[in-house]
Parts: sequence; C-alpha cells; structure tokens
Amino acid sequence: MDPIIQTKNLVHEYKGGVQALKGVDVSILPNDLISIIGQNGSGKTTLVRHFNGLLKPTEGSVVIDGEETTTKSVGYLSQKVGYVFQNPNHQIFSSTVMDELKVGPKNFKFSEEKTKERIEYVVNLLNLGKILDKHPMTLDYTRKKLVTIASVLAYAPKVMILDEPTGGLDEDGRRLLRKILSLLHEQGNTVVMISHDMDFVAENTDRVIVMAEGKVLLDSQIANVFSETEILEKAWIEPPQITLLGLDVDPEKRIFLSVGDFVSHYKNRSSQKII
Ligand SMILES: Nc1ncnc2c1ncn2[C@@H]1O[C@H](COP(=O)(O)OP(=O)(O)OP(=O)(O)O)[C@@H](O)[C@H]1O
Repeated sequence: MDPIIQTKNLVHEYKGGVQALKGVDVSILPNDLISIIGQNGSGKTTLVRHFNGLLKPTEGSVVIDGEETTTKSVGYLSQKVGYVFQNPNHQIFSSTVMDELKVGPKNFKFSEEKTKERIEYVVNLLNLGKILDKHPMTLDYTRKKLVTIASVLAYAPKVMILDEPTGGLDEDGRRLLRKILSLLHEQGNTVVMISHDMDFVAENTDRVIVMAEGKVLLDSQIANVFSETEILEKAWIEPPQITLLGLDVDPEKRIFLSVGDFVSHYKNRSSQKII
C-alpha cells in the first residue's frame, strides 16, 4: 500500500538557526492511527506542520497522497489533511458555532446539499445542536475544542492531525474524542495525534512514533513501544501507570494498555497471584 504521507530525510531549520528536525523518515499508511510522543521541544509539532504544508522542508521531502508539498499550496493540501490546533483560541475566527462549521465546506466549495449533510453529521456526532448560535469564544474550553474538531470533520479530510487533543478536555470531551477516533478509523481515515497523555495514547492508538531532539527514536506498534524502557527514558517518557504495574507484577512482563485489559486478564486467571 502506498503511504498517504511520507517524509524522506526531512530537515527543518527555523529562521534564527534552530534545527527542529534533523533527518526524519516516516511513512504513514492509509487508515493508520498514530500517536507522536516525545518531550517538549522534540520536534513533534514541527513534523506535523509539514503534513499539510504549513511548513516546508529545509532539506529532504514530504509527499502527501503522491504529491510533493513544495509544489502545492496549504489550501490545497488542507483539504486532504485537516489540522486541529493545540489551542482552540488559535483556530476559531467566526462569531457563531454554525459559521465556524461552515468555513471548511465553503472554502472547499462544497454544494449546499453536501454542506448541510456534513454539518448535520458533525453536529449530531459532537452534540453541538444547542450551541450553534453561540459565539465560540464564550464556550468552555472543552466545547471550544470540540467545535474546532467538528469544523475540521465538517469537510471530511482523508487525514486528521490532532495536536494535543486531550489537553484541557473534561471527561465528556474525552469520551467524545474516543468515539471520533474510532469512527474515523472505522471509516478508513488516517489519524495522527500528538500527545503527552500516555493513558489516552495507550488506549486509543495502534502505532507510536517516539521523537527526541528532532529525530525519530522509535516507530512501532503500541504494545512494543512501552516495553522499550531504555528508549523511553532517553525520550523522557513514562509509560501509563497500568503498564508499569503490569511490568512490575506480571511474571511474564505482559504489556497492559488499559485497566480493562489488566482486570480481564487476571479475572480469567483467578488462581494467578499478582502481588
Ligand atoms: N517558530 C519557531 N521559531 C524558532 N524556533 C522554533 C519555532 N517553533 C518551534 N521552535 C523550536 O523548534 C524545536 C522543536 O519545537 P516543536 O514545537 O516542534 O516541539 P514539540 O515536540 O512539538 O514541543 P511541545 O510538546 O512543547 O509542543 C524547539 O527547540 C522549539 O523551540
């Protein structure tokens, strides 16, 4: 299968000389559900900003859906790769929630019928029906974030990038986010999420890219990542508490990615002493 996003020897140097990416090679396949993790400043945001052309390589290349990003505008690439910013205040610019949801479909010249259909879909999915006339800036943080996610979902990009999606979300927001990720995955979309929230990463992604100092240290399926304790230490990442507990008490050092996995494993083995 051809990658939907591929970087080759990607180097990015900001004006002023900071080299934020130092030769990154990643291949993201259609329908991947990926988390990018790493310490602050490791280059995660710089990397994903190349995925919709917001940043262009200093050296190397980025190919999206078969096309080099240097040959395309951000507008063109954004229709394929939607980007939900870390801070919703940096993304919202309309004066009602409804207008915010219409921005993408309007920019990408959706028909009236298709716009209506997409907006109805995201409104129902994210329970936004009662706040459509509100000014987005008057909403609580979770609702603002959900509006930014909905405004990207409204134009149905093939790839969805979410920068720190759980930051500041309440429990209801986290539940809705889980639902969206699994729906996008079921529908064949590709999701790339940046996150410091290891519990959420462990439970909601398949593959993890670990970054440190502008490089990829590890790129692997989730169950393999949390057993790579030396690499994780280098990247200053602590696995989820339930994974650490499993590594501590399980005689076979199984990797548990959720409390549910842990409980069901030991419930099925009532004779097994865990502590
Ligand atoms: N606009 C910019 N101009 C100059 N340097 C920048 C700029 N944006 C980021 N950097 C630097 O590039 C490096 C990588 O930053 P980046 O934001 O990509 O890391 P990150 O892993 O996403 O961090 P965080 O988790 O804090 O968001 C850091 O040293 C940062 O200070």
